[in-house]
Amino acid sequence: MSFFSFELDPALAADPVFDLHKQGKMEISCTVPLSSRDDLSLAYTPGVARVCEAIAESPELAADYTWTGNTVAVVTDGSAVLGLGNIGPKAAMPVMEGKAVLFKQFGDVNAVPICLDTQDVEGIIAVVKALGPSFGGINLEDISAPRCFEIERRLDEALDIPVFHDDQHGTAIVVLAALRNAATLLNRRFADLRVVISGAGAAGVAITNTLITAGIQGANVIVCDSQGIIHAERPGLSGTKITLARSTNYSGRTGGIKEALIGADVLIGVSGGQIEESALTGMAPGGIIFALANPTPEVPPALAHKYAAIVATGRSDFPNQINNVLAFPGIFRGALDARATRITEGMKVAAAEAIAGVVADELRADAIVPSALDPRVAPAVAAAVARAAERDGVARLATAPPPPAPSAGPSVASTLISPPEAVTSSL
Ligand SMILES: NC(=O)c1ccc[n+]([C@@H]2O[C@H](COP(=O)([O-])OP(=O)(O)OC[C@H]3O[C@@H](n4cnc5c(N)ncnc54)[C@H](O)[C@@H]3O)[C@@H](O)[C@H]2O)c1
Ligand SMILES: O=C(O)C[C@H](O)C(=O)O
Repeated sequence: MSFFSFELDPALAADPVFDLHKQGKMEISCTVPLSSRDDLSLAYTPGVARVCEAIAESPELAADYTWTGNTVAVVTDGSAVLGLGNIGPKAAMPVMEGKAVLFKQFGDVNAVPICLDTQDVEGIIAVVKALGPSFGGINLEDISAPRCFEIERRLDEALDIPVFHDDQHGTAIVVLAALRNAATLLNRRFADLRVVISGAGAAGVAITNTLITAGIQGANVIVCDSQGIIHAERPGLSGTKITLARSTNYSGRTGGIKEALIGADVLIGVSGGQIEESALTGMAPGGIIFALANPTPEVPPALAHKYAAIVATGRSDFPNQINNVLAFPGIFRGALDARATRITEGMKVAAAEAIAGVVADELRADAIVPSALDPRVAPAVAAAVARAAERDGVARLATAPPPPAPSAGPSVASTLISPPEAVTSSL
């Protein structure tokens, strides 16, 4: 063993995944020439000072004359990493780097992974607020519930750039898209589906709210956490779970996941726990199981197929991958293109519709959502999100194609909507 580097266990060293992760998965590259004195004078001093002064005078220019307009922070505290739980900020970095490269690959968005050494709500809010000027958006990642709800809400209020907790909304958007397509394929009325959600954390709460907003009846939704079914009479409920108890399970069903699943058409697993086969036997026949925990689904897909007509997981190595990668690159692409101040409910719904729409004419039981590699997804989501931002009045730029004009002009215009004073200054 050397003094300076840690020797990896030989069994791990033989694993190709470690080889791929050596030195991480990303780097920063330069986009301007830097080979002559003239280059240096333009890119660095003295030229750069003129740009600094212009931005100091007109801060809106930063989005055009620095990389911030196309750059987001991917911020975690390492408290709910995949289904691995609270493994801390250093161990979270491989996932955050992974998110960052997915942002680049699918959305052409620069993303900087940031792993914070604090799990204190006020500490996280203060740091991310202070980082705001360096970014065009903030993607919160793998921060556990219930802290994630307050962190997102307060940052959304404090910053004039989009703040999006991916594990809540990215997941809920993709689940909504998948469930709509699954219902269509099974010839079931979406609004009549009886749904059980296992996991009442970031993903579970957002999925519940999104499905109810999209038309599933609260009476037909049951949410379970590690203590079993959430119902209004359950002692010790607090915060979000009180709200969940009010908005779901009107009949007040009690018990565990087995009791919850009696007669259910849909099981959505976002708990990281495991669900026994005996619990699945009471499900209505021909239903839907989305076992989304990563890396180990709550129900192994082979078993899920015994009890459901449509099965999905969060993994890349099974069909029907329900993963927020279908959402976040396009959502931020669209939000940055529109230079949106925030991400609205309308933008989220538009993203779900766009994802579902990509495969609407080619639905199969093993293809209810597009593949994560489908090049149509991110552009479709981005366009829908940018349009929704404009509709919802949060866009600072109009990105929609202008109506055809007799004279030649740019085919896709970026038109300033309500020009902040800053943009009137010349540069
Ligand atoms: N596929 C995807 O796109 C996707 C997206 C988000 C989350 N997830 C998965 O969902 C899981 C939860 O993620 P999160 O961000 O919501 O985490 P979280 O820590 O915020 O929430 C986890 C919740 O699960 C509950 N729980 C734990 N064990 C349980 C059990 N045995 N039965 C029922 N509930 C149980 C906890 O009480 C908590 O409410 C993880 O496994 C994650 O990998 C998948
Ligand atoms: O991180 C992902 O892409 C998956 C999801 O957010 C998860 O927590 O499992």
